[in-house]
Amino acid sequence: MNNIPVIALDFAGKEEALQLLKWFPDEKLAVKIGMELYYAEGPSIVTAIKAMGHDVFLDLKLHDIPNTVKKAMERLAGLGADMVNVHAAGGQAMMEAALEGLDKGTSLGQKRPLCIAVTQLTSTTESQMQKEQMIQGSLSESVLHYGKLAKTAKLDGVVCSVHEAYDIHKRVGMDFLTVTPGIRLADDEKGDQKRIATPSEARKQTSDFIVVGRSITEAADPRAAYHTILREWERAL
Ligand SMILES: O=C(O)c1cc(=O)[nH]c(=O)n1[C@@H]1O[C@H](COP(=O)(O)O)[C@@H](O)[C@H]1O
Repeated sequence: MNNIPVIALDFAGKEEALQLLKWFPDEKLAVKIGMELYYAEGPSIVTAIKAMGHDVFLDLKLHDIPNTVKKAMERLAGLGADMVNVHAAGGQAMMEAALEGLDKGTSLGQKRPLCIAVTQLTSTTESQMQKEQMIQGSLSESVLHYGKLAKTAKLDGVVCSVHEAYDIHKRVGMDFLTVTPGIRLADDEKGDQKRIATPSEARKQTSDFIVVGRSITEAADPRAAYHTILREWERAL
């Protein structure tokens, strides 16, 4: 995966996803296939987009008992995705089982997909977390705790907001990946996201990958929006 904006293909079907990709006839992209598109189209959507030459982050956020996650990852490993994810709240044993499944399902000569853990969703606020999840500390402490747990389980990184990325790198490891959604340009609608940041802030906070959905997919000119974000990212340092 390259650390260019990962485009979240949050679409109802293959047709719509391909329409979006038509804006980028000569560019190799990193795209995210999430629940909506995967549930509509099944595994073939991953192989189809990989065959077009793009990198794929398969975002299904697995969260179940270790045995179920292990078996599911064994199936997903063969699809050729470059990155997959789980919820850290599933626990250390579940994350270890995810890796075990991925190792088992990755054929000889193929690269195991990177496996990262969602910490606290970027749509969650600190007060919501404290009230609804009954976590007493701060949101950044919870994200750091999940980051350390994911590191202990030998995962490759976490999904967090830009606001926690630097702390994770400093305290868990500079080579531990931080994948940050909740990216908005200054004038963009926030929508359901709560912990947002601009591409430039993301770069300054040492985020490894930014994930961008609606700011690109709902733009009148998605290619122009993509390049505005890429430019802001590149000029941030
Ligand atoms: O795992 C994710 O990708 C994810 C985790 C998270 O905490 N927040 C989050 O927004 N995402 C995903 O990132 C994308 C963000 O989309 P936009 O808000 O449209 O940019 C969506 O596809 C979400 O499913």
